[in-house]
Amino acid sequence: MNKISHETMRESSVLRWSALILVALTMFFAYMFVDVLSPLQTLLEQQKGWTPEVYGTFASSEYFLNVFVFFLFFAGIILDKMGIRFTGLLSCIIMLIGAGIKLYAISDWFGADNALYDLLNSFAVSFPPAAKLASVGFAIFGCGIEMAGITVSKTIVKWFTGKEMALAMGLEMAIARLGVAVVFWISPYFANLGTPDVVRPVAVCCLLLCIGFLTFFVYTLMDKKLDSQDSTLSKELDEEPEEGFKMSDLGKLLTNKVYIITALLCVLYYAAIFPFQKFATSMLENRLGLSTTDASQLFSWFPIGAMILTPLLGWFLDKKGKGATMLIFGSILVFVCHMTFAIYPFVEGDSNSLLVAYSAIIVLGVSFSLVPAALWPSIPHLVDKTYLGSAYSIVFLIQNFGLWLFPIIIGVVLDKSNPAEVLIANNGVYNYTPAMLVFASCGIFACILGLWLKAEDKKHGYGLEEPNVKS
Ligand SMILES: C[C@H](N)C(=O)N[C@@H](CCCCN)C(=O)O
Repeated sequence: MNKISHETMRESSVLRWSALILVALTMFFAYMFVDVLSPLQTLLEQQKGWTPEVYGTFASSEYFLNVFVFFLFFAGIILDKMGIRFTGLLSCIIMLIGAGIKLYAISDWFGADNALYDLLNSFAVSFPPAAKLASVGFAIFGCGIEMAGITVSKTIVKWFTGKEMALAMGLEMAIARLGVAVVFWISPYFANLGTPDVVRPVAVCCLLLCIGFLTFFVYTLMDKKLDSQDSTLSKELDEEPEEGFKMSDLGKLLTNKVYIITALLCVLYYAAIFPFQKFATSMLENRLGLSTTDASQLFSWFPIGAMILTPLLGWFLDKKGKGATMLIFGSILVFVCHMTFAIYPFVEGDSNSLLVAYSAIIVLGVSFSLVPAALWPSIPHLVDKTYLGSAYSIVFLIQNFGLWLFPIIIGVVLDKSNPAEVLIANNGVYNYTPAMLVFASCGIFACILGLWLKAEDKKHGYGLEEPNVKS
């Protein structure tokens, strides 16, 4: 009788973790690109005339096609039908196209006497043509990065199920957070290398995206080998091939109460994070009277904190569980941070004020470790793995709606709460309190959903509070 070998590449920890590092690097460079302009809001306003409202609309454009053209919905189906290699490479190409358009839009090559410029200048004139085209590019890029995000999640489940899955997801997110921290340092640096210019950092991040494409390409070679090992093993064990995704699975997802609660928690929680990230540098400049570089560096402790803690909390979840509890605590902490920035009487140049600001940013970093470390590994507990890609994509879709809406809301709140005459009276310093109260309210609602999720888990035993690693 033939001896059946149960060993595949995923049983080798070196290969498993190498696969993770390769896909995580793709996300590292992608996350750098997402936030390359975030520390430069003030420079964009001074150089390009992008008001907070224009900037907010531009920031939200990243999610526009995902939400309104349902791109993420199709991305999930493509992922479940076409697999990880095809979807991952496609997502990288889409990111590169979108990034290229955004770079062109803000460059000097795109200016008056260009037919496209004139066309974009012929309507909604308060929204500069460069911002319009940059938004188009960012929206295309957004399709790519979100598609890459669900692909990477499915990749991790593929290699780490029954192993260190939460740790792996935590590490992947930690590497992405490092990308954000790095860009909050290098973006103002490149922008101020010589005459201040927003184009330089964007060009650098476009080049880095190409490296991300290459690392994913190398990963596809490993993925192909693993698939062939898996199919040989299934034949040897005489297993039925897995059924693929069916349209009826969507109905199952959308009527799965606990999955929907998780998706709503996700949208509210992330609405208080990523949109805040777009305004944080400017908020710190205005609330504490800091320079762009100092504000940006202060804020970078948020992704750094999240980067350190997310893998540790992922490890904790693998070993001890308590996922639903982590979601609740994370939501409370996001509320605490945003309330601090909303109501604390910060004084320019005061060391106590700086201490409070640093503490609030660290608290936000802790929160942003607790929730992502627990949220993403909880999805495989709630749905069947044949439509896991779609399950991730629908959560992303709902979340993207919030990520699209909130920068616009915050931009409008900022403009309305700072009318021109008040702004002049305040020497151009923006009042951020109403905007921060909007962010804080998201934390409260997310916390309520976390409590509901925990109660449902207790009633039906989804295993959200259980460890992932089965000993
Ligand atoms: C914005 C994006 N849709 C998102 O939710 N990103 C998550 C990570 C999702 C899991 C990736 N494997 C984040 O916390 O950055």
